[in-house]
Amino acid sequence: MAVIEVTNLQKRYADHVAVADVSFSVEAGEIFGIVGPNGAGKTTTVECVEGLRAPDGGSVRVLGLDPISDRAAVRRQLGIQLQESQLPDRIRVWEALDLYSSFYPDPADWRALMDDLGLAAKRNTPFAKLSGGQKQRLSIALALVGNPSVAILDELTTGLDPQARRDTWELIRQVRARGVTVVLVTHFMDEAERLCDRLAVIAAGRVVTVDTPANLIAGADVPGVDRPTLEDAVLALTAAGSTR
Ligand SMILES: Nc1ncnc2c1ncn2[C@@H]1O[C@H](COP(=O)(O)OP(=O)(O)OP(=O)(O)O)[C@@H](O)[C@H]1O
Repeated sequence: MAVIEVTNLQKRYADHVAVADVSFSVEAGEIFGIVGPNGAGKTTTVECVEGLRAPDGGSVRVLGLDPISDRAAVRRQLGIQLQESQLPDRIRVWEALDLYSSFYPDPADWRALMDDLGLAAKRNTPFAKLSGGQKQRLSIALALVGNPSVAILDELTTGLDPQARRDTWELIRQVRARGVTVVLVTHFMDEAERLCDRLAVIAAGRVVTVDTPANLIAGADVPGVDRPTLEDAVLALTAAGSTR
């Protein structure tokens, strides 16, 4: 069953077309990645899925619902990691988790989540005093605290140290094992390859292709490269699909 269905999505900002024509569907229990160059329209696309932006054209369905007209119902089932955290400077780690969990009918145990994300020692630290990586971990915890059926994680491990990245991948695998569908926007090809079942490659507001990381690598046609990596494959696809 498709949990997310994006069909011919279009979105522009004033006269700039951010998303020209994006279609993909995400199946239940998948970890689905969205990759592509800066400015390709990835964040705008997921913001339309989240109901944070209204499409100019096309349609978006999340669990069969319209994220704009069925906003409240969609929000209850979605866990969203914001690209830049928008928490008040003085809110403490435990307070943020406690507050966010109160927004949901059936929240996760935020204390366990705090432990899983290595934030227990920082429980009383105000948001402004956290390091970049700790803020990032908190934003992941906040995305998961509502026990969502679908988690949308934009730049999941940006700013995390290597061990924290691997711990976060493991956490995401565990989240998926509980039946949560995960959408991941990432610039890290190692993350995309290790974590994602399928990837949508987006360039210049359009989907270039949707496939498994293994198929993208196998199908890569990169002159002069014998054993292309996923990065080679994606770069070749986005260079061809880009208007730059
Ligand atoms: N609020 C906005 N107002 C005007 N233009 C915007 C706005 N948000 C994004 N854009 C433009 O829309 C295009 C797509 O941006 P978007 O953030 O969706 O890309 P992205 O693929 O997520 O990029 P990145 O990898 O850099 O995060 C870019 O050209 C960007 O400058």
